[in-house]
Amino acid sequence: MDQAKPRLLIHGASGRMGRALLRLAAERPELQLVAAVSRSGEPLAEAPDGVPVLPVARLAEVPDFDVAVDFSLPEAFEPLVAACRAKGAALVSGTTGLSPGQLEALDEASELMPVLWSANFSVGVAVLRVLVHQAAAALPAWDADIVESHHVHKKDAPSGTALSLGAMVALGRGSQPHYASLRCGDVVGEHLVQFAGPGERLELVHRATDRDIFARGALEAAVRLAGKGPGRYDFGELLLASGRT
Ligand SMILES: NC(=O)C1=CN([C@@H]2O[C@H](COP(=O)(O)OP(=O)(O)OC[C@H]3O[C@@H](n4cnc5c(N)ncnc54)[C@H](OP(=O)(O)O)[C@@H]3O)[C@@H](O)[C@H]2O)C=CC1
Ligand SMILES: O=C(O)C1=N[C@H](C(=O)O)C[C@H](O)C1
Repeated sequence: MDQAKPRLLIHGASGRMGRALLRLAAERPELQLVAAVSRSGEPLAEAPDGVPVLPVARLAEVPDFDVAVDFSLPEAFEPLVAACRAKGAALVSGTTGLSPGQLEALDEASELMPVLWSANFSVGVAVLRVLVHQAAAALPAWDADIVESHHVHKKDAPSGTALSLGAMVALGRGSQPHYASLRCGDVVGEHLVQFAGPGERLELVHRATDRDIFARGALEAAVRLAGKGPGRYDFGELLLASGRT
């Protein structure tokens, strides 16, 4: 094993995102994939030879790792944070639908380890958040609505991205938008933020057409987060600060 490279754990490996991560981790020679975890631990065709796939019940037995990339479900949250703490590892998580208590627990964990949670790991949404903040500040009296569409398998609503865009609206104008959620077909993820005033409407839209963008964004975050000190890190700041996307 090459100990100079941050050792990567993929958590939620059997899911839509987990399988994309397993496939795309090979694009990041800066990282060394050492293990994958899913609920069942059943073998995965996407896992490279020699990389064990463990069931979550055996999470305590995973080999040492430096950074975990997690796309799973809220019920998997506590054991994963505990495992990262035990290993002294960084956590990159894109799991949505976390409870307010679980989000607070991320703050607490970040006193001991680097933590980056983001509802959306696409470059476009990182920029959209900035634009929504600006538009909301400029249009405080207009109606604000967020419409999100996702595939039928998605469990949480509104989406994490919709809620994070809503937080930008609230930051810009002091009031929350209204939300609408559609679950249809195999839509990867679409978010429309609409400001409506008398006689006109401003629409800001992001459409994801390939979930590989989220996997690549999370792996980029893992590369940038590994080796940093404890703290809460923001995907947009980490990504856009360098001016390189
Ligand atoms: N932030 C972002 O950019 C994005 C976030 N997401 C979010 O990522 C999450 C995963 O999405 P997706 O891949 O589509 O979901 P899937 O349902 O396809 O995958 C979920 C994964 O979590 C595992 N899992 C479920 N329950 C547990 C548990 N109790 N303990 C351990 N592992 C568990 C599943 O294992 P098993 O198969 O064995 O049940 C599976 O590997 C969602 O919250 C989604 O909203 C998705 C895309 C982008
Ligand atoms: O579950 C998904 O698929 C997605 N979830 C994230 C969310 O809840 O915002 C991000 C993306 O839209 C895909």
